[in-house]
Amino acid sequence: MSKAVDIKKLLIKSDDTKLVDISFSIKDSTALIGQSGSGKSLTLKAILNLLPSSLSCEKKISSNFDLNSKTIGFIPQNPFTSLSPMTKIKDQFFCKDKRKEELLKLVGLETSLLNRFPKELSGGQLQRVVIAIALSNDTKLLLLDEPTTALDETSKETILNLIEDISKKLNLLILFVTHDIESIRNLCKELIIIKDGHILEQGLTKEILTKPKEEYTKKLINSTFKNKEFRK
Ligand SMILES: Nc1ncnc2c1ncn2[C@@H]1O[C@H](COP(=O)(O)OP(=O)(O)OP(=O)(O)O)[C@@H](O)[C@H]1O
Repeated sequence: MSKAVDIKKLLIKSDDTKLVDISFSIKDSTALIGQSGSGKSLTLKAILNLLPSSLSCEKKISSNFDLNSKTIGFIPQNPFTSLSPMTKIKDQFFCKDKRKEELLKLVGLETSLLNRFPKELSGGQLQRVVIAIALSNDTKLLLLDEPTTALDETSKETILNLIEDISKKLNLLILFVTHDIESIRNLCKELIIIKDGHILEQGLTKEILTKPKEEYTKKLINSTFKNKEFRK
């Protein structure tokens, strides 16, 4: 049976103000797209059980595999700040040496980089290391929070291709949060448009990109693809 996560209810409130009120499923690769303040990060934090205690949260999540800190991998926005600067790469993993080497090879890095400090790596290399660390355990669901924002155009493309490759190879479920529809065009099969904490539109990425129903979605697509060639 293929893996799936069903978020039947996710309600996040600050006092009486609803910040997020959504439900959706992750069956393969899903992108959650919205502008700043739409509720993307809070959604990820709720799945990771990392919401600040000042917020209240009601959630009903079911999955056909054990959902815990070992099966969820998280890739944050900025690889420059997500690793400890004074610690060698090899000491930032939570697994055995042989597994560290396997993981570095999986993300296309030389194993000799394990002996370096983060400042001795490029942004693209650092983000590969962060991905390798996120896969250290028995990862089944990968949560990505704008993982290419801090990277240049070339590294951005390399990282997106790598995520696509790895998710196929390891049969991972993907939830990719971004405001940039273009970055998930090839990577995510399904797309959810979120606005003010609510789902505005959802469906197959291909269909929404070619036939968006909502004005807001049209605007998001136009702003992303402006000046860029868009292939159907
Ligand atoms: N700790 C908090 N207390 C109160 N309100 C919060 C808190 N954290 C976030 N919010 C509010 O919740 C809403 C959603 O925030 P969230 O960080 O999820 O947005 P986002 O879509 O991830 O934005 P960005 O793309 O800028 O990261 C925003 O209106 C934000 O101001």
